Amino acid sequence: MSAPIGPTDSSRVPRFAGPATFARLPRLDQVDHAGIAVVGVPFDTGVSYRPGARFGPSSIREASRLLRPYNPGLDVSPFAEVQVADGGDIAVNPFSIGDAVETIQEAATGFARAGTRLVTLGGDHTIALPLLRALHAQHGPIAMLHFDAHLDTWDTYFGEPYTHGTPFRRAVEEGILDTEAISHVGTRGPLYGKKDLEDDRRFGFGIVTSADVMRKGVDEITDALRQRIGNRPLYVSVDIDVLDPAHAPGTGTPEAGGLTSRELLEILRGLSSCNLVGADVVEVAPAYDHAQITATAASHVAYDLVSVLALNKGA
Ligand SMILES: N=C(N)NCCCC(=O)O
Ligand SMILES: [Zn+2]
Ligand SMILES: [Zn+2]
Repeated sequence: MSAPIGPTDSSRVPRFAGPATFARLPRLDQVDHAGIAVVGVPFDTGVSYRPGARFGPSSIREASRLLRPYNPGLDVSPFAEVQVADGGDIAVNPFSIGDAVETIQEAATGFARAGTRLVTLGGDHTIALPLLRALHAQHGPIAMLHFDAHLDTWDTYFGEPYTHGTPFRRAVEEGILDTEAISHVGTRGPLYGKKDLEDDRRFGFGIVTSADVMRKGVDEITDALRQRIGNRPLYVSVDIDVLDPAHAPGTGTPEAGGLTSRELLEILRGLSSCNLVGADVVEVAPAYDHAQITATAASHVAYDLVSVLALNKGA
């Protein structure tokens, strides 16, 4: 098999020239087959507060122009290991959440059947449910690490079951997740009541709060998470609001007291031996961003997730 087509060489074509694909990678239609695709889902009809995550994918792609091909944090050149391509955006209906959820599931199922693993750029957190459904059909129950200020295991908003605050309650109800190995990381902030935590525990989630990360440190936290996951198929969902608003102001439901981007990236790198089967980076809303702070963080998160997938060729 021929070597993967890599990103446009920034020493020949300035990185600020031309249309933005993720990390200046080829588009999916420019390669025979991609083992990994970065795909956008410009959908934000599921939000409960500030809208704008529909512009997340394009803002992350813009910020990703500066990424370079070698990842020293993981000692890997991800784009040389596997063909990685930008799969463009899934064209979702902004006026119907149900229709959008179906479209996302169909598109993700198509990628799974083609043997292409996804790092999905949201979009609001609603999109995690159809992405998980598609992976469940392929792998059975999935272990999950959910990086987020919020639990996202609430029941409904205004009677609506598919929203950005409810995807993981639906996923547990549908039997999609391996409830022996699911955990929130970076949780913090006010809740509606103590019952939120009781419900969440009943569903099987472990919680590593943002204060836990500060007190115990990244290595101890990551060891414990790795042990819980073992070699189960793992999905990683990163809501960018897991970061402190100082590190990610451009998001719809910011909460004070979050992780630093350094902590988040180090925890993700600590998952390099795990059997990662898919990941998302959601809730980037560039209208509230400044100087691409959030989009830059999200582009690095996506890059490290692609790197972990590239290291785990055994999928
Ligand atoms: N998934 C995110 N970002 N936020 C959920 C917030 C739900 C609420 O309005 O209480
Ligand atoms: Zn959140
Ligand atoms: Zn969320």
